[in-house]
Amino acid sequence: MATFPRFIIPPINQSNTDTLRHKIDEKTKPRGALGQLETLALQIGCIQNSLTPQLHQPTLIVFAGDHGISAENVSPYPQSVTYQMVLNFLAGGAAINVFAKQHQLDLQIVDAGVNYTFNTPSKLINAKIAYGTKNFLYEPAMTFQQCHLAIEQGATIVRQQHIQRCNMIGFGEMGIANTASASVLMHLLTNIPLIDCVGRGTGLNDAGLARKYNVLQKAIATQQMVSNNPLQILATFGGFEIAMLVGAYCQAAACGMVILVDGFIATVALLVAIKQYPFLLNYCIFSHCSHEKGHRLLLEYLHVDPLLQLNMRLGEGSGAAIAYPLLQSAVLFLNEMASFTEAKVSNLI
Ligand SMILES: O=C(O)c1ccc[n+]([C@@H]2O[C@H](COP(=O)([O-])O)[C@@H](O)[C@H]2O)c1
Ligand SMILES: Cc1cc2nc[nH]c2cc1C
Repeated sequence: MATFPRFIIPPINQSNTDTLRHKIDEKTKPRGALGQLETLALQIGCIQNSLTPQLHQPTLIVFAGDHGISAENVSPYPQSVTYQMVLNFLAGGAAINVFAKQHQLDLQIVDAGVNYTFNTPSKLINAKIAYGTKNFLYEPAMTFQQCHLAIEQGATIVRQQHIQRCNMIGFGEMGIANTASASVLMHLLTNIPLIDCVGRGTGLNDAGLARKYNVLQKAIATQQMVSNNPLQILATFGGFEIAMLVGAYCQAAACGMVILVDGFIATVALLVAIKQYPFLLNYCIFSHCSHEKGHRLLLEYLHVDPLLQLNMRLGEGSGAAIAYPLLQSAVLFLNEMASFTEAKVSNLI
């Protein structure tokens, strides 16, 4: 039977909540005037169990993998774009390179299961499980062993970052057709109707969207998924990059890191992990609401407020990267703003 790898993810320590709230309220501003930045400061302080939280070695990890379901034309782009974009990441030419550089985020690229043999040596982290998943219209995307291994690999990669003093981590993904996979996972794990979980991905037209929906409906019927075991659902319909993200989230929370969540696929991977470890949600900050159809509903399902709404639908960690400065602002105001007493400003009457 499919058992989920074990992580110890405690609820975040709430013992400092009142003191943090008081510290925030004592800053020289009308009470609550920094809005969601105040919620962020409180959450980061609680995750780090500190009144003076710090963000060290902020890092983004992009996991890439290919999907057998791409053979069913569920994406307007060919599968080869996955490896070509990995090469683009390595060459520094993608959006995530530009934004990571802008905000001085360390960027790591992982081959979780791309259908291509990359030249070694390179900066690419090689964690390849296989040359893409199987086509889940006909058979499970991966074996339980592969799924397990991918989760463990994701965890190992995060553990290495933690050893290097990273305490703020964001995750991205790259994989042609992975919105198809993510839509099915979302549907099966939330019971939200499939039609509301399936979107245009990289830009399907109406006919393409209808085809994608029909393929996914047929795949769900064929695989006869009766269990609600998250590992079984992940192995049947997931991707290697999605499974690695699952392990990465679990390990990041187990290490007490601040986790920055990207778009639709990244949030679906988090959903898988949260089904197993519900306290994981407390460690997560939601960067943005993607334009991909299911994302808003998924964020509502999780009862979370994303920081940004820019109609982005790129993935590759881009939303996490551009939201990062808001985390910096939250930590900075908490640590550096004067209090009413320090600045001799009159407080509430
Ligand atoms: O993150 C998102 O919200 C998002 C929404 C739509 C597409 N994507 C990216 O586009 C690819 C998947 O789209 P598709 O159409 O090939 O399934 C994959 O590489 C994702 O990173 C990402
Ligand atoms: C060009 C391209 C870049 C991407 N980055 C993440 N997903 C992507 C999908 C495509 C098609």
